[in-house]
Amino acid sequence: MIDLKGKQLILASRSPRRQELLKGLHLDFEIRIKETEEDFPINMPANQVAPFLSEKKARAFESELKADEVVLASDTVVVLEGKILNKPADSEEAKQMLFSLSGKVHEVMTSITLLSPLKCVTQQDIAKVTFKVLTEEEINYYITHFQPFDKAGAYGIQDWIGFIGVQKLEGSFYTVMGLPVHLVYKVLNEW
Ligand SMILES: Cc1cn([C@H]2C[C@H](O)[C@@H](COP(=O)(O)OP(=O)(O)OP(=O)(O)O)O2)c(=O)[nH]c1=O
Repeated sequence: MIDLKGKQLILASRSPRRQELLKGLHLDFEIRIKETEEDFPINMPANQVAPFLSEKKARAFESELKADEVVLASDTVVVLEGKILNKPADSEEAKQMLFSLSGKVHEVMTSITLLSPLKCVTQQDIAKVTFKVLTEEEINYYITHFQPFDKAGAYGIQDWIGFIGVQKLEGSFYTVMGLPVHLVYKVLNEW
């Protein structure tokens, strides 16, 4: 249970997964979307990118937030051997990404930012995912039947490829899916 003490929570995300996951916290919130350019300094260390972008997404609301409003924004990056895998532009790139993740361990970093007119808190959670060796047939089947294009690293742990491919998960499933709900709960309770 979270007592928002009269504050209005705004989820700044068009991601249906984030909207579903936040509902799981049993809170009232509204969704407000603002276009934010998801670019970051070229030589920024990989583990600073999600916090940078979640804060950028939240700060886009800064000038219009009312005193009783708190905005929640989030960002997820997939990091393989120190390199960031973004959302794939097309099937070819999705295929390359899934081949590169196959049989390896990668990290999923999801950051949340909670911002009100008086306060800004950003926190990141990191999960480690081990994928089995994926066959070309499995990768093609996934890309054909599912929509990997709106997902960092070209996969959804909650989709078919996650069911068959994830051998080991160290950390929160929800962090991989796009919202570390345990962190949202913690930060809001400390608010
Ligand atoms: C790794 C992984 C990512 N994803 C998704 C979560 C995020 O929606 C997306 C990463 O892109 P983000 O840029 O973090 O978020 P977004 O553009 O989808 O949504 P918004 O900025 O409006 O909040 O990848 C999954 O759904 N499952 C997974 O297993």
